[in-house]
Amino acid sequence: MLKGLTRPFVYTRPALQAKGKAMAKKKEKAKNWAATIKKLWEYLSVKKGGITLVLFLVVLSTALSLLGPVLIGKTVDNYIVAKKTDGLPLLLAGILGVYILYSVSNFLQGYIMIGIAQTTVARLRADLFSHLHRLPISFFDKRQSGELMSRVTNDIENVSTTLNSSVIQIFSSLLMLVGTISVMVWLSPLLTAISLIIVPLMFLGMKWITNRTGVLFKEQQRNLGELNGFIEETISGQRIVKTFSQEQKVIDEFMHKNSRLRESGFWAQTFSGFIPKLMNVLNNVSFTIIAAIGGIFALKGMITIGVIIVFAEYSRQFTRPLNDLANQFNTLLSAVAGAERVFEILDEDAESIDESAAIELEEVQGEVEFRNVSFSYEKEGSTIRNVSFTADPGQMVALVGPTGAGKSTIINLLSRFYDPDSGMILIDGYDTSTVKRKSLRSHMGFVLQDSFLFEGPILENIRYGRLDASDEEVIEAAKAANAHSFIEKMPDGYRTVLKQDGSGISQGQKQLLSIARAILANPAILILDEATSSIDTITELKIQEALSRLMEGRTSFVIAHRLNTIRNAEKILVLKDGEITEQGSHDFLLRKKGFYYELNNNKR
Ligand SMILES: Nc1ncnc2c1ncn2[C@@H]1O[C@H](COP(=O)(O)OP(=O)(O)OP(=O)(O)O)[C@@H](O)[C@H]1O
Repeated sequence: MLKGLTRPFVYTRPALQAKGKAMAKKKEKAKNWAATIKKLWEYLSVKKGGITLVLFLVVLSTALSLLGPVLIGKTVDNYIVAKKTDGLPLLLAGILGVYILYSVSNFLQGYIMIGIAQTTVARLRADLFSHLHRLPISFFDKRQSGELMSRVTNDIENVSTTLNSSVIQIFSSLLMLVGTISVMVWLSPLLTAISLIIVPLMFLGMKWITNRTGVLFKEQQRNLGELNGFIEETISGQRIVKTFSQEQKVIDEFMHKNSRLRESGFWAQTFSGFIPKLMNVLNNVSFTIIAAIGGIFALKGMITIGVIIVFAEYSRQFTRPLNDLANQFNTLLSAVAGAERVFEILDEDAESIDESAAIELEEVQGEVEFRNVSFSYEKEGSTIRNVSFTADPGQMVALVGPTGAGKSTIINLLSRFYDPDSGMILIDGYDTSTVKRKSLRSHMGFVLQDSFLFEGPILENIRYGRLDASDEEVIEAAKAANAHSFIEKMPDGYRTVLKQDGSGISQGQKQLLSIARAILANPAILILDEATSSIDTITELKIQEALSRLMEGRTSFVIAHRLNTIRNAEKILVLKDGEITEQGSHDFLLRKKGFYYELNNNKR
């Protein structure tokens, strides 16, 4: 079957497994932090003004939240302890103002940052999507579609979440930490040292918990990935499940995976739930120490009551950024890893740009020549060797040979999905390497086994062949393709909306629609990948008739799986291990009693 020409985003079994694995690997670390962050910054830097404003607001709100407790301390020392009320209302109004300004600046920084994050992520997503469509077929041949899907969705989502909130939180937590400690040291270095005794305890406790939760979360993630992959696989493989009456087995397997996920989820969530509780306990311990030792210091006249209040307030503020930093750091790690995977695709070379001197092919007669063409997918070895043949305009050329002989490869080269390592491919005498790819492909039509039908009306599915075709032209094409009668019988005729994958219609009907599409496109050169799946005789006759009509006057390359359908081919190219071993008409090759004769005897 023609590889590389089929849909890139089909969920196949291995693709789904890869998707599951990709999901499970979400917490992977980035290989090159600095380079990835630099690239992310290039995206963000478009919004430099907004980012500067956000940074200013973060600094402002941090300063305000440090100022609040200091003002409360002053109120206690200067007014409550001193039993004075002069100027107290003004100070209280000031404290209120500080907290209001703090809230406004907090809200604004979140609001602006979300705007920046969403615009940046939308640009990244758009760049990734359009770049994917500029990548050569070789890129898709080497990768699982599930894994690529995961990059466009999961990884981008990770980056989005982090930019939305984590970046601000990390920055503000760091500022908060430095700010709190500085003010504490300024007020009382001794009490600061005592207050910080609790920090190593916090670190040890957190480390103990995160070590365990890290493992548990990984397991939960892996189990979730496996379960998701399994669900998608069994839903898309419903037909197979039912055909082999495997419903119960599938349900049992699901139950098993589901209970594994429940178990790992339970322990991961329980352990991670310990973090805030531990913090709370340590906070209260810290509060008590400050109150007790602070009280002793105050009695000795070393500090004021106001300072104790500031310290008590700070001790609450102090653990929050520590906690936030630990949490956000994990998110940041996974987002940078996600961004790295996105940039890996963006760094892939797009399908090489046509030389500026490349020409447009206006009219094509359909003469095709392969002149000593050799090619290999990998650096070593050779997939096809020294292939030479000619096809005259309007001729039907059949490619036959055992699986892996190189039939699809010849088509891949003809349509310039790959370029030959040596030799030359000519169309109407023009070396195809000097022709613009788009122009070249516009003269080619494909009718493949796995014809791609998208979710939408039949009319538009056929019009995909030539977007400017009128409704009448589409109907004419459908008639020529023997598709009209079945379309008319559909509930809404040409307006019937096909389900994704064309799952509501038969294999044969799909073929007829793709023939209609090719007729509408009216290419000079046709590529037909003959269907191997069994289709009922009446539909097969309809297909054969439609194909003969389609091939009339066009140079056609037919990848033949059943030799009886290519008896009429003007030229049969017999491929074996990447070489053309024989070529000629059916009768000529039979008389020759060579490899084709053997194939014919075996396959009939
Ligand atoms: N994208 C690819 N990357 C690496 N090797 C490939 C790729 N596509 C095909 N091959 C290899 O190249 C050889 C020729 O493959 P090709 O698909 O052209 O054979 P084929 O004659 O069309 O086979 P089939 O009838 O099974 O479709 C095979 O050995 C195959 O494994």
